[in-house]
Amino acid sequence: MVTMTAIELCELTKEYGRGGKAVRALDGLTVTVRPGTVTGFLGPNGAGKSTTMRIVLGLDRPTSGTALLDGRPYGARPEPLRRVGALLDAGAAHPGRTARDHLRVLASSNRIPDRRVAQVLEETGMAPAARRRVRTFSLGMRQRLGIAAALLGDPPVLLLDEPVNGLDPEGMVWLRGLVRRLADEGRTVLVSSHLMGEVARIADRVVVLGAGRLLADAALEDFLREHGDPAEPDSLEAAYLRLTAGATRHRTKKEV
Ligand SMILES: Nc1ncnc2c1ncn2[C@@H]1O[C@H](COP(=O)(O)OP(=O)(O)OP(=O)(O)O)[C@@H](O)[C@H]1O
Repeated sequence: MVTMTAIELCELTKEYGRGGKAVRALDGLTVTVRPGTVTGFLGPNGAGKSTTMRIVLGLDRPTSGTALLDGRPYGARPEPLRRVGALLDAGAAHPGRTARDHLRVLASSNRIPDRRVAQVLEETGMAPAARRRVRTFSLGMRQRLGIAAALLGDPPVLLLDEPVNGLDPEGMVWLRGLVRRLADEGRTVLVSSHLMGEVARIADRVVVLGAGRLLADAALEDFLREHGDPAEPDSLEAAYLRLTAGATRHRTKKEV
C-alpha cells in the first residue's frame, strides 16, 4: 500500500511577463486533489492546467500561493520520481537514447532499482521496443514511454497531462485500467484531458478551471447533477460546456 498523499493548492497565482503584458495564468486557485481517486482536470485551452502541474512539480514558481504534497513543497524532497510521477511532455526523452537507457538514467539518478526499468517497460507494452531509439517512436509509443517514466518510482502521486494523446484503441483501454488500479492502490491521480468521453469513463471527481480560477471541484455524479443538460443528463461534455460557457459570459460581462 502506498502512502496517501494529497495535492494541496492554496491561493495559487501565476503571472507570466510583467506590467501591461502580464498574463495571469492562475488566479487564486485553491483546491485539494485527493488520494485514492482519479481526478479529471478540465478546462478550456489556456485555463491553467499545465501551469498548475508544472508548479506542483517545481518546474515553475508561483507568483504567490503554495502547492504542497504531504504539507511540503515537492522541490523540498529528495528523489523526486519516488514522490510524483508525471507525464507532461511526451517529447521529453532524448531522441538518441533507447527507451531502456532513458529509463535507466532516470532510475539511477533517483536511486530506483534497475529492475523497475524492465517492470515498467513490460507494464506499458514497451518491452519489445526497449532497445529502439526514441527518435524512431510514434506519438503513442512516446506517450507509453512517458507513462513508463511516470510509474518508475512507484510514486503516490501521478500527474498525467493528456495521457490519451496518440494512444490507439487498445492503448486507451489499457490506460483506463491503469489509472483505475493506481487510484485503487491509494494513489492520487490527476489526469488532464479535453476528451470528455474518456474523462467520464475514468474519473471519480472533476476539477474544472476557467481562466486560472476554480469553476468546479466535485464528484463526477454531483457535477453531472448540478451542471448537466436535462436533455442529456449523462453527458459530461454537455455539463462541461454549460459550465465553461457560463464562465466566459461572466468574464465578458465584467470586462464590459
Ligand atoms: N512560459 C509561458 N510564458 C508566457 N505565458 C505562458 C507560459 N506558459 C503558459 N502561459 C500562458 O498561461 C496560460 C495558461 O496556460 P496553460 O498551458 O497552463 O493552459 P492549459 O489549461 O494547460 O491549456 P491547454 O488545454 O491548451 O493545454 C495561457 O494564457 C498561456 O498562454
